[in-house]
Amino acid sequence: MKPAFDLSLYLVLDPGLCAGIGMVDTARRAVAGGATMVQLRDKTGGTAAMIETGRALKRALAGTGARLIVNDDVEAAVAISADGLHIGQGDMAVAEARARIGEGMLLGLSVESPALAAAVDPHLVDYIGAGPVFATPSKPDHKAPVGFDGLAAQIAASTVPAVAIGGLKADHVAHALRAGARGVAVVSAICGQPDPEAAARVLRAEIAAAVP
Ligand SMILES: Cc1ncc(COP(=O)(O)OP(=O)(O)O)c(N)n1
Ligand SMILES: Cc1nc(C(=O)O)sc1CCOP(=O)(O)O
Ligand SMILES: [Mg+2]
Repeated sequence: MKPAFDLSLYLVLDPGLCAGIGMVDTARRAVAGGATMVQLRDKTGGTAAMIETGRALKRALAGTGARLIVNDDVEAAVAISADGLHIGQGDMAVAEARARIGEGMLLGLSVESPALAAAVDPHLVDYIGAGPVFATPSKPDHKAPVGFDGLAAQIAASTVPAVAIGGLKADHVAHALRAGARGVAVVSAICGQPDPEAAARVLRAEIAAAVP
């Protein structure tokens, strides 16, 4: 059975930005501060490294209720029995990803336009990463920023829950939720912050204030 999931505060890890205390400790502290999902995103190391870090993350998150998602690497996601896989439009076919991970894992898909959001198959995809809301140095190859109106249009076009991504900080949380997002996905608002737990708490407080 697929794990239940809560998109409200979704941490996307970056090995460079997390270099100070490392990805595992960053994730542990962010979850202590209220992060509900953690994505292992590492474009540098290859599958073996993803599996090693993924296993350490899985141990660190065990019993917390936070979900562990693997970015791009379906082999690593399956090897560590992650809670889910996140792919982009160019990574692999959605049907192939679903076939490889099976029915028991979550599948997230990036969308960058209302047309792509409308094309998402809710039988195959559990959530969308919608954006980018703003330009961000955390993903130099990001698509054109869409702002909050563009975010709302993407979300309105889709039938699956959405998490907003791209340049989001605590001040943006209320806008993103008002646009229809179930939560915010962030890299630099937590990774590389001197105190990732405190950074997550600030985001969490904005979510609590925005949710009626
Ligand atoms: C939650 C979330 N949303 C969007 C993305 C971006 O995925 P993708 O377009 O495949 O780009 P890369 O992350 O692989 O560079 C994401 N990772 N997570
Ligand atoms: C991983 C990722 N995906 C994006 C997309 O638009 O699909 S933007 C992004 C990076 C977000 O980093 P930050 O919170 O530091 O801006
Ligand atoms: Mg990808």
